[in-house]
Amino acid sequence: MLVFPNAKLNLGLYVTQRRPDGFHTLESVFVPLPWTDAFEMLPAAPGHPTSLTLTGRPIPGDPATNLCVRAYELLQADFPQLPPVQLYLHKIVPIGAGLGGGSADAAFALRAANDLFRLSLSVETLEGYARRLGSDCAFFIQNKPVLALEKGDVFEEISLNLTGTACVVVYPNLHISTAEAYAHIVPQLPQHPLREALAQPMSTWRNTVSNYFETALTPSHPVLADIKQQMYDAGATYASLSGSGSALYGLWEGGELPAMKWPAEYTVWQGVF
Ligand SMILES: C[C@](O)(CO)[C@H](O)COP(=O)(O)OP(=O)(O)OC[C@H]1O[C@@H](n2ccc(N)nc2=O)[C@H](O)[C@@H]1O
Ligand SMILES: Nc1ncnc2c1ncn2[C@@H]1O[C@H](COP(=O)(O)OP(=O)(O)OP(=O)(O)O)[C@@H](O)[C@H]1O
Repeated sequence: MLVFPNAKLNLGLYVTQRRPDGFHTLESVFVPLPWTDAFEMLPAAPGHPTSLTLTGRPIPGDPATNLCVRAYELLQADFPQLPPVQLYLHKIVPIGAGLGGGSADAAFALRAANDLFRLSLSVETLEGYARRLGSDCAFFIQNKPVLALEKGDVFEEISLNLTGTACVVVYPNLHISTAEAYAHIVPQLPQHPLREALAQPMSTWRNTVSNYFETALTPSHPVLADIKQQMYDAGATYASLSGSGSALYGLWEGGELPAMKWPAEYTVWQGVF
């Protein structure tokens, strides 16, 4: 079974409280971004254990602890009938970018196992497994725009239509660890509640929708402000850091992609929603 785990963008991201377990509550709108890895799951040849073959962008860490392996093992612990599998992951989405790439791989591994081995698990059950793998992971089970609350793993419906909006995502080749980024944040409630702010025209978002990580990280990484300014100079309707960075995105409401040049070491995705 071949699937294409996509990235996500955060429209607004407010860290509102520190929780007793060390995690934080947040308020953010998650949007699927059609920038994808490729992931395949097949039953292993008889007598062979579960294996993972990695190609594309290098992933730090032991492949045995890769999130897609951990996702499959989590299911195997509850469904012993699941056989060893051969996994292939071609990594394209930048890592440490705030694009949720690893979380998407894990969620798509759960979904692929559910479909391939006909486990008939409900969306709620799959989201439960996903939550155990990472805060961003549950979003990718339903993979539609939502208002995310609590640890970013509890969702409310939101009506948001970006169809026809042009989008450029720029990863300045700067790995920002999520845990380290959270350590820089002082939690506080947003000035403009996100649901109401996003219901207004996109041209107003620049003044009402923000990402606390951007404010916290920009002093030590001025390149983030430079990229955002370049997007506004190129006529973006709205631009922001995604998640805990370091990727930034710009949105052009008219649907026309801007002509922009970026340094060769940056990774850039562009498309129209
Ligand atoms: C910044 C976001 O991408 C916004 O969508 C997410 O909150 C990050 O989610 P994630 O990468 O899935 O994060 P996890 O793997 O669950 O946690 C990594 C680390 O980030 C911090 N963390 C994460 C989520 C959260 N709600 N509060 C936190 O404080 C914790 O220090 C945790 O040890
Ligand atoms: N399939 C995977 N893809 C990417 N990273 C993975 C994967 N499996 C495990 N990891 C580990 O997760 C780390 C990346 O997590 P991190 O939260 O820093 O980045 P991110 O997923 O891009 O960010 P975010 O979740 O905030 O959008 C990597 O250093 C890597 O060790």
